[in-house]
Amino acid sequence: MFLFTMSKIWYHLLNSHSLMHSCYLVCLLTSKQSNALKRKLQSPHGNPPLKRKPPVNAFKKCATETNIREKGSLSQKSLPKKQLTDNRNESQKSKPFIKTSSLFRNNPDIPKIHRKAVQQIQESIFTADSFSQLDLHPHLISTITTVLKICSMTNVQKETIPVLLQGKDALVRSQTGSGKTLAYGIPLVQSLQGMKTKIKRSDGPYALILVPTRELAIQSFDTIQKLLKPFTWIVPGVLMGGEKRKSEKARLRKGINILISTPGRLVDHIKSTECIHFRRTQWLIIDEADRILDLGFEKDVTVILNALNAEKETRQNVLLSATLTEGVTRLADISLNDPIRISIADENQKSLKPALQADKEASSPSSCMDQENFAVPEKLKQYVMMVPGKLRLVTLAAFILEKCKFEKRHKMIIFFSSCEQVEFHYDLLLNVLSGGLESEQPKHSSVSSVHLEFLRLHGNMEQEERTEVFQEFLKSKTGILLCTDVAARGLDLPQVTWIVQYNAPASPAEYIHRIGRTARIGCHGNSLLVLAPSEAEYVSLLASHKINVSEIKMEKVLSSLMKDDRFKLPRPRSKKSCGTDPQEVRERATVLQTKFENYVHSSEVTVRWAKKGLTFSRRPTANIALLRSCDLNIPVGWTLVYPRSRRGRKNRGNLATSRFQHKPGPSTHLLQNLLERLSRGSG
Ligand SMILES: Nc1ncnc2c1ncn2[C@@H]1O[C@H](COP(=O)(O)OP(=O)(O)OP(=O)(O)O)[C@@H](O)[C@H]1O
Repeated sequence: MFLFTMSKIWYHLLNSHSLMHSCYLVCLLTSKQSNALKRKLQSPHGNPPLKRKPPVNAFKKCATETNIREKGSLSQKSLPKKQLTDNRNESQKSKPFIKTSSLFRNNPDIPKIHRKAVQQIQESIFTADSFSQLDLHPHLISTITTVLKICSMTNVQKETIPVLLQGKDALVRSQTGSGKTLAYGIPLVQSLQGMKTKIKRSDGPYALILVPTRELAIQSFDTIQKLLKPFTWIVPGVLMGGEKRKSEKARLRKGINILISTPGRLVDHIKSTECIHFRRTQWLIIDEADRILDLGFEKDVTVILNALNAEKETRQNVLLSATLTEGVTRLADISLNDPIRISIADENQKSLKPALQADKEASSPSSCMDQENFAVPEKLKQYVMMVPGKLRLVTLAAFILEKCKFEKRHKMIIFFSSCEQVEFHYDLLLNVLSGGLESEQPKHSSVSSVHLEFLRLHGNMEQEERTEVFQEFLKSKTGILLCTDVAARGLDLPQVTWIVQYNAPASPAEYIHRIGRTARIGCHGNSLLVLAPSEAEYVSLLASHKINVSEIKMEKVLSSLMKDDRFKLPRPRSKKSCGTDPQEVRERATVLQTKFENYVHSSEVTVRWAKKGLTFSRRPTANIALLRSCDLNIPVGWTLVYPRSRRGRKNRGNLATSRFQHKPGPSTHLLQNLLERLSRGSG
């Protein structure tokens, strides 16, 4: 009964057409057969090892484990002997029950995309002006040219640096990858190095830079550190979650003059570290300001502002993002003082506006112009692909193979909507696609021996591993990074050529940030958004924000499988495979799907991972995207659940998601029920 049920789950889970039903199936299982099933699923490992720490190059090791796993003895080296035998028996018994989903039957029709042709907003990035035109310290200029190897200013730098050098507050918006870090970093360093009384380390923070994620904190620290090369007496430092508080306290005690931090960790220190103070803090910079609100950090930002104000009232404040959404206006109100608003896309308008004028505009509908129409990098090609639920996995795999194996030289980031999804897909793709099956390759295979390198990054990983992965992907020229939105903001990962969004993002602003990880600073790049047929409306939603996407046909992507003979169905000799015969493409897709299913069924651990990765998780943000991927005729913007911060606080600041309209559809009662449970955190 258990085995039969498991194969049923698989069938349902992969059939996103009925993903909602599968979730109910899972719920049903957990309630009706909970005891028996729970006992069976209880692994000695506990939960899927999200917080494990394999070497970064784990793919190599894992790839070789594939053969072992396929024989039914998955990573059980550490299991007690009896358990090991039991598990092997389980997996052997389960094989006859595995049914490959009929991938190409009963799928919803793929609707024609009704796309309004829109004129995308584009910003020119570079100016012909050099940094030497600014009144900067000569050592700072030479650092910019020799260490950073930068000659001319970008538009946002040209507009922002003089404003900040005058000591004014600013609200800065310019497209992703346009050089905002230096736009605030250069004037900050210029002003601190030129202070009448030379800064001493023990003075404590003169500047505070708040960023939403740990990786961005590390990256911003790195840039500031480079700028400070000639000014060694100014000490930068990072505080972020995941690091040891004790060592951070020690560094604070020694003194940090430019403090880069994630909001949560800074609040921890404000509450518990005696030596932290802001007596001399003259700068507050909030990078990715809208994201900081999205993550529910608004309360933290208030605590930080109060702490700053309590010790020193006057300060220069800067808010920056590629998408300054409505919520930021509120943050600007409480943190900025008579700010200059700099919006680079506003070429037809005056780009520098006095705050008074900007405020007036903010209350008029036309203010939405620069708030809601987002600039897209000029050399970025954006694509969308409609894929019925059952075919999503094989199509994603075919796309990865095409780009990273057959075309080679691609560096790809794939966004998923939850940590569990990242873990599950990482394990699955690594084991099924990444060389694990090389032994099955026919001798004269058309497949090259290119090895696929998978990495993953999400918030449930240990900080040490997160940093290692980030650094490895940063330096590599190729590879595939599977991640959550933890990598969507601000990260400057060179040479990324493809961004894939396997789940639609929670808002158009998030779409912009995700695709902004490629085509940076004038480079070329591509992005692919994978949608379910029921999500076709998402294309119009993007168009309403002046974002154009072209369609890639799923069939074309699947035909890449013809290049990989590992997925060839054994045929009678007379019948040769010919070109892109649709029937053979389908067969190969089914073979690949079967390999995925076999892998998942190879042990109870993998089954459990699959359940975790494919069913609703407790994270409302993940659930939003999963709900969208169900084929339930849910209008796209059906996002009434407020994301919660990691500490479980309700995020009232996320206007981006609450703005969507709720239009009840046929399955509204089911969804309502689920959403209510999710928003109560009982997911
Ligand atoms: N003037 C310049 N000339 C050439 N390259 C530059 C210049 N200024 C910055 N860069 C480079 O451009 C890249 C992107 O810069 P940065 O990360 O600051 O962009 P951003 O606007 O903050 O992007 P996002 O909105 O995604 O955070 C970095 O690699 C940076 O070194």
